[in-house]
Amino acid sequence: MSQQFWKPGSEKPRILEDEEGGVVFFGPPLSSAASSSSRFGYASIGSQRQRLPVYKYRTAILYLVETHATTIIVGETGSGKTTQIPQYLKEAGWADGGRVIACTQPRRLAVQTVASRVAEEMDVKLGEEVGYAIRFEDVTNPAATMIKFLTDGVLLREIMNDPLLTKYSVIMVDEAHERSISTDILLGLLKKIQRRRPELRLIISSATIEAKSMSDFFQTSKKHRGPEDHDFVPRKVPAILSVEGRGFNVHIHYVVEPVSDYVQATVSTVLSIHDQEPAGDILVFLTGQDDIDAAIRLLAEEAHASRKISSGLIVLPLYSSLPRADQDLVFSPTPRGKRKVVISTNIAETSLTLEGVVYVVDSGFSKQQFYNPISDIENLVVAPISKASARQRAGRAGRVRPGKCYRLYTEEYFVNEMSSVGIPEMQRSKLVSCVIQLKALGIDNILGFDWPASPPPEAMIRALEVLYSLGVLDDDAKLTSPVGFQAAEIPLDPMISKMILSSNQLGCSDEIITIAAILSIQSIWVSGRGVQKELDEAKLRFAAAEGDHVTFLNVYKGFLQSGKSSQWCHKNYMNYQAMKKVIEIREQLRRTALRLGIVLKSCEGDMLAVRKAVTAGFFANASRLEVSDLIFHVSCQTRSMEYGHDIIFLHSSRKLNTLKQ
Ligand SMILES: Nc1ncnc2c1ncn2[C@@H]1O[C@H](COP(=O)(O)OP(=O)(O)OP(=O)(O)O)[C@@H](O)[C@H]1O
Repeated sequence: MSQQFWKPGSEKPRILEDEEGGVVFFGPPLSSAASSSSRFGYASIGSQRQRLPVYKYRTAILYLVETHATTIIVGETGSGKTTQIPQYLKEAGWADGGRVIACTQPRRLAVQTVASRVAEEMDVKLGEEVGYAIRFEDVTNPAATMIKFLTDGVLLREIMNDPLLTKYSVIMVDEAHERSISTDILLGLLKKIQRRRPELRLIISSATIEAKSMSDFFQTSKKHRGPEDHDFVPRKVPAILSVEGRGFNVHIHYVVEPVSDYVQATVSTVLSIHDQEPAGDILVFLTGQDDIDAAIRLLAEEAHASRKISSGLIVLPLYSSLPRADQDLVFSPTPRGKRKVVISTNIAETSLTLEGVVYVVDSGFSKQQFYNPISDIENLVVAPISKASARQRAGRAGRVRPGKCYRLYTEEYFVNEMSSVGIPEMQRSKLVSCVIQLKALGIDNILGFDWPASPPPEAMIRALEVLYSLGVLDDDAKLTSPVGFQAAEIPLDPMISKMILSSNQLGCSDEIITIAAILSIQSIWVSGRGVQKELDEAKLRFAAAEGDHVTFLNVYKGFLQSGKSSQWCHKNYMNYQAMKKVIEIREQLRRTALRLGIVLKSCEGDMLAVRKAVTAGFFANASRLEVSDLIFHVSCQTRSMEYGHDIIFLHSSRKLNTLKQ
């Protein structure tokens, strides 16, 4: 294949070192663009692009991509990897002849915002030359799209229809340090695809990736190095490029003493920034919707108590279950004389540029999934973040001007105790969704699959058992027909998919799709902090003796009857944004179900049918109600259940906990 970019004899990149094992490092070429440190005031998009640190490496990047099957690019946050590299590739001809350059992101919001930015930089309409695809939303034009941003999950689904991803010439797996399950499956599959399609080029990029271990993963064979050095046959040994330089400085501040209540500490820090620091928006990282709601309420109380300090603050939440229109608010320009405070989960941690943000407040925590394959229990717990995450968070400042990052943990903790990188999601999650996806992709020997980091065998075996008992896998661990194939097509947890499929025969698909939509979001209730009593009372108004699933149906019905009113939600301690999202997801599920031949049908109040459908999906979670006095004594008012060999306790918010024996 011949590309029209780096030409021997023209400005050849400077090779600093040819490392053992063939890893090539490049230094900045001798001729370089203007330093980015002089970037103040307003510049045209074209000159802004040229001032990004990655611009100095344009030739080196194109050279490496041309000559290596895989290139690993490590560069500071904000250096221009995500927005610039796909454009360089396009300019160099990698999208000629109908081919497409793909760039994956772990999160939907990042996909959408980066695609918009690149379309703006290229001065094209989003959805034409530059497009994006996320679950349930495809904004591309197959006849015109040359650069496509997509979540790694969507690219995995594309492999189901096009196993060799033939339309892509280059696939850039961005923010690979996040190591989501989808990223890890994708990396394993891309390695396989590369063997069949030597012309495919991969770029693995991040600010905080362990480049050497990623390189080892992609290093297939050191044999045949001689012939590879010939023209246009890519070397199989991955190249590593380190992009030096960052946009603007971010000054890091640490607390002197550890904080005991990070939500309160966040609110105090925001108020003191607002009181003492010059103009500039604030981005706060908390763990989840409940923390965010609590912080917003605390800020509102402070605003009420001291008009002077908090006047001029516009406080906005940001989390994944927030409807898109509300997420968009965080990107809108801040009115003159005001200061925006965006309080976010780690959805804003990577790839996002919020133009006005000068200050970042990092709580040091995020919500993370932890799975115990022995008890088969998955917990979403608030856990300390890694140094890689902390760097990404700080990197949300300093993108368009210098910034400051306030870390709510001590420097000593950061240096000595914080882990360098997070545990890959694969190693701390339930793997049922992952296994069904691999099976649907035709990977039969999943235990022998080439993972960047192997999943625990117990978790794999547990996932196979669950899928077999759901009737999704047969005796040979192959997808069953039609249930297995249909379940694989529904982009939800296989237990929820099975519940939807069963509802078809049970005549309650209308109700079950509502329950599935509510189960897909974190919580429909507002956070209980400070309002637990009122929240419990509100829940009681909808409570159904059959448990939470039927309670959800009552909530949904009430919301519809109120005319989808925000006041109604407010009065009932329900999260209005979450309810709007439920409506959105429900509609998407309705369309998917229709495609699978499931027509929505209501059981008209026959809750036995609904409970049967829920049980068809979730029977593996069945537990026996424990009536021993001892257990009641130990757990005070909390109802306990026997689950396998374990005793589990029902959360006080669960309806079943309040039922009579
Ligand atoms: N939507 C936007 N509005 C204004 N400037 C932007 C926008 N998106 C990107 N930029 C500018 O382009 C720079 C490079 O962004 P890009 O996302 O390509 O960097 P990156 O190296 O991929 O960073 P990260 O590792 O944090 O994702 C930003 O620092 C910012 O100056």
